[in-house]
Amino acid sequence: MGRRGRNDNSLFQHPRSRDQPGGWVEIQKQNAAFEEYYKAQDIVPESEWETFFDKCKQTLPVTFRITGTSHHDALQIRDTLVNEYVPFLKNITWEGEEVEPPTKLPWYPDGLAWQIRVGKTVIRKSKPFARFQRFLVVETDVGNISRQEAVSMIPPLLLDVQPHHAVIDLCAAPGSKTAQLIEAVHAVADPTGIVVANDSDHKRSHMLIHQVKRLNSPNLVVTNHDAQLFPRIRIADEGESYLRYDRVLCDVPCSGDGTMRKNINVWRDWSIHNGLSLHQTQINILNRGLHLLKPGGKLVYSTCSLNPIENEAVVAQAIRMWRGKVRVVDCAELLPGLVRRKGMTSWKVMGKDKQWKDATEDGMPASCFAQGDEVELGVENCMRVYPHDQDTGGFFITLFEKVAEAADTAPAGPLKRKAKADNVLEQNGSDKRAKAESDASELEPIHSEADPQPLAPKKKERLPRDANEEPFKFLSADHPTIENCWKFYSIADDFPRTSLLVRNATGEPVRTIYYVHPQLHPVISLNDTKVKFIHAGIKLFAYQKTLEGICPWRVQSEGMAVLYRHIARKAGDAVRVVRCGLDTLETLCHVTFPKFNELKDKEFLNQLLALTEGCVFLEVDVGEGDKPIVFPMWRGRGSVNLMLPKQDTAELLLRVFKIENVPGNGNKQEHATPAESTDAPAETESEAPPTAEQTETDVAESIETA
Ligand SMILES: C[S@@+](CC[C@H](N)C(=O)[O-])C[C@H]1O[C@@H](n2cnc3c(N)ncnc32)[C@H](O)[C@@H]1O
Repeated sequence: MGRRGRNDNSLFQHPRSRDQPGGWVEIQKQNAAFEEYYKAQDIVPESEWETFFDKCKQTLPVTFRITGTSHHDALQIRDTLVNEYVPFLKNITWEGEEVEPPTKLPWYPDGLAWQIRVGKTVIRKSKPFARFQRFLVVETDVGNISRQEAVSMIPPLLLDVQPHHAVIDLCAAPGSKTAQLIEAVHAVADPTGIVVANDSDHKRSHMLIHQVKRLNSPNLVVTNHDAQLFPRIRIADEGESYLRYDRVLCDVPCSGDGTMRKNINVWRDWSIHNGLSLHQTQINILNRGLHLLKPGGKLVYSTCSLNPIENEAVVAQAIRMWRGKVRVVDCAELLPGLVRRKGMTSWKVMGKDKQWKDATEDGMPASCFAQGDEVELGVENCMRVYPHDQDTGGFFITLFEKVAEAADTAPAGPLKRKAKADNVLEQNGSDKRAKAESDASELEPIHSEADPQPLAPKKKERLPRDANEEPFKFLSADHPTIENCWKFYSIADDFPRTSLLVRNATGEPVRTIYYVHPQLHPVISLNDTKVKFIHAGIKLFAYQKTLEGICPWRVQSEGMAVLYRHIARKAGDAVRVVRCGLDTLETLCHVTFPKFNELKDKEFLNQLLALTEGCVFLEVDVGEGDKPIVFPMWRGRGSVNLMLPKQDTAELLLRVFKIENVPGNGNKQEHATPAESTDAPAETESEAPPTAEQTETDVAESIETA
């Protein structure tokens, strides 16, 4: 019996949460067509078939990553896990059986990815596991831990993203790999790199935004295009200067049959049609990615499918199209500890009529077939990851390097309208959904006659901008509102004030002021009529009417780190920074709006009294040699309030003060909620909540597009 579309998520659920009723369906873990197809493909030696196939039917272990744009913080969470939880999870037996403690994924850098194989009953009934579950839930709630399939963590690692890189993730939703790319760019403070995350599905793009928002990256922009036609992005006012990327991720839509261990629907729904119908879209997306890539840049093509038609056949076709200009990198030395197989250099092709085909038969595109040049093309350097090798899902990854610029393939080069292809495979559902606002003729490169041509995705009508998507408008650096905020918060002149923007047609600050990294300024301002941007920037300030007369622009927690870096600390300035120790922080976590006369730390009180009402930056000393932790705080008329979401407060209490409470329920004594208090601004965000509910990252890598 399996529950449709749900996985065993018990380790990450609040202990009291209940499953929604309904939805039970019986799905048998067998599919004769799947078995026949993959046996005939020899994807594993005959002697391994039983082991492979048995593993495919077993439930996948839970895996998670310690996340965040601060590597330092991630290492601290890892150390908490390693020192305060894992030792208590060893040598536990349950009903006579030894329970396996969590283990590190050996190939993931810095011990930041983990795997757990443990049943629900143990978690509920064994105290150390119940305590461990609370830790996971609390850290997941604040985004410090993310559940993600082990194999899905591989592509971003192979890209080796650096903080100065321009990166594009062409099929990004719901964003588990985008999160890794953003984290890599933020390996240093204030990096100059940017991440463009794109998905053709509008709803899923909003899931992506929700998922990566917690990383608070001003270097991220989210777009909503068909990746096959991803538009060129102009980056200079004059001339033909377009953005080229150091790193490209093509984690393409696929049949997803490698996810059969968590998506049991694969067993019911698998058909040869799924992979065949995506083959051409996959070639087109990879081809577009290679166009967007800088010479010397790297691209990963990946799928969660085992099917050579979606994998090696696509890769081989791309190398033929780009012969001499791209190569497949041998990754044997990368990610030591990861068991992987070589790419296949021969395979069979089955038609939709379930008959094996031969290359001479009409109706099947030549690119589906192995053509005898696969070894020469380096297809063996592709990587296959199989479920029985290290207890994972199935996955396929190829790392490309662009070794030379093709004068005739540069996105900025001369363009011509392509001849109509006559043997177009039926395009998949996601393609039907795609919004191809961009001018396709602009995107198609001139190929030499000898180059095989990619089949053209059909040009669609230009769609009107989605009415719900407000435009991004930059504010002038000397706008009176900006002047006012800068003075009130003592922000230094080195802050890039030209990178502040609003999201409304008037271009006036009404509700929220956002900040994007200056590198994104031309990306947004020069392309807003051609590129459909749906997210950019982090919130710095939100307007609050009740604060007129003070400074009505409240600092937002996602903008804290950026603003804090630029606070002017000139002697004599009424800098809005106060400092306290861990004791006071603990009080502020427990009590909402403690009155001034309730504060024990008189030095802290004096600092508050020296300031006017409004937002302040609270620096907390955590120990000698360590940088203080900084929080936004409200200095009211007679009280203070730590402006933290309740999940963050619960996390602080658990991790820093070792106080275990019911996770997610908040821990503060409710003297008054911020909204009720007459002394402070409402805590509610001025922006609408995310339009799409958060979903698990692993669901997204499913066969949704099949
Ligand atoms: C395998 S999922 C990507 C998973 C994602 N990289 C992650 O790690 O969370 C494939 C994504 O491609 C999107 N997609 C499908 N067709 C597309 C197209 N033509 N252009 C861009 N995105 C597309 C789907 O909406 C889906 O979100």
